[in-house]
Amino acid sequence: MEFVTLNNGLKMPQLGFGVWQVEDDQATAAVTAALEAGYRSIDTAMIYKNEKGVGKALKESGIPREDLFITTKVWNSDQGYDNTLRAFDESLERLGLDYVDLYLIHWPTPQFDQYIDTYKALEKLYNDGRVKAIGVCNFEIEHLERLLAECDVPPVLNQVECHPYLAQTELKSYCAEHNIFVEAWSPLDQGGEALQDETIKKIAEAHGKTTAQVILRWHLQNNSIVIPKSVTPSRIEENFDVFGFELTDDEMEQIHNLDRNRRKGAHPNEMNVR
Ligand SMILES: NC(=O)C1=CN([C@@H]2O[C@H](COP(=O)(O)OP(=O)(O)OC[C@H]3O[C@@H](n4cnc5c(N)ncnc54)[C@H](OP(=O)(O)O)[C@@H]3O)[C@@H](O)[C@H]2O)C=CC1
Ligand SMILES: O=C1CO[C@H](CO)[C@@H](O)[C@@H]1O
Repeated sequence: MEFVTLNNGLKMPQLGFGVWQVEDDQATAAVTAALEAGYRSIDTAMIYKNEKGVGKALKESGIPREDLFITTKVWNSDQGYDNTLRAFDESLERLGLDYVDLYLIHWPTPQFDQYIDTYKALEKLYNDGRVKAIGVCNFEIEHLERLLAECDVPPVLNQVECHPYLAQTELKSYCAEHNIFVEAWSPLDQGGEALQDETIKKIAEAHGKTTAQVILRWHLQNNSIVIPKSVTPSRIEENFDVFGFELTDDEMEQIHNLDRNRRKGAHPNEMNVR
């Protein structure tokens, strides 16, 4: 397991486990399998409706709380200062925890113009010691610029869609310059075409690895944090087994050249669902 050090000094596993589209009653088994495989970082959100199932697995695991790294997120309909504080309490209650390691704004939804107020609530939670770190998801450079200008605690990371077909080069450079990690969501292209890509297949064959493992390696070597999801125990293990090999600079470049700016999810400026 490898850790990164966030801009507030907190250590975070570079590889975590995502649980979007895992039903609450499936989440306990999936998270248990992930913890058994060695994952210690779990990425959930209020909108995934599985915080209870995740919390149950954490409790049943018996793993000391300080060895876990738990992320959850405030949903669009809960944005605003007071709403965020309430939503946080509700998430904590469902998770059965008394703090989370990382609390994130799920989308900027710039058309509602609430993300600064929402972030100020995150700063309060951080200053009160109820979260160990705060950050954002799906922020474009313009949203980050405003946040950095108007807020006091810089976000530790920006969780955005990123995979070989959406490399996010410009955003990654901006984040690196500002000491903000990029955390890749849908890192495996949601199990889609990137896993069948001929270039990636050739690289995988050369290393005796799967295409999923090669893609995860590409993220790690890009210095991104990565949170693949699976409910399949063999894949949960496969996705964790990515620390024993290294891609060459040429292989990294070949994968980088597959970028086609193709999103699976919404563009942040077009996400206006509440
Ligand atoms: N902040 C945000 O807005 C967002 C955050 N996220 C977070 O990012 C996490 C990961 O993204 P997600 O969208 O789930 O997509 P991923 O890129 O992690 O892909 C998940 C899909 O890939 C399949 N899969 C996983 N591992 C393998 C493998 N080794 N070989 C073949 N297929 C595989 C899974 O199938 P199966 O489960 O059947 O094994 C599943 O269908 C989410 O779970 C969530 O925590 C995601 C979207 C948006
Ligand atoms: O994390 C995510 C997955 O779930 C949401 C929808 O229900 C998405 O909007 C979001 O990006």
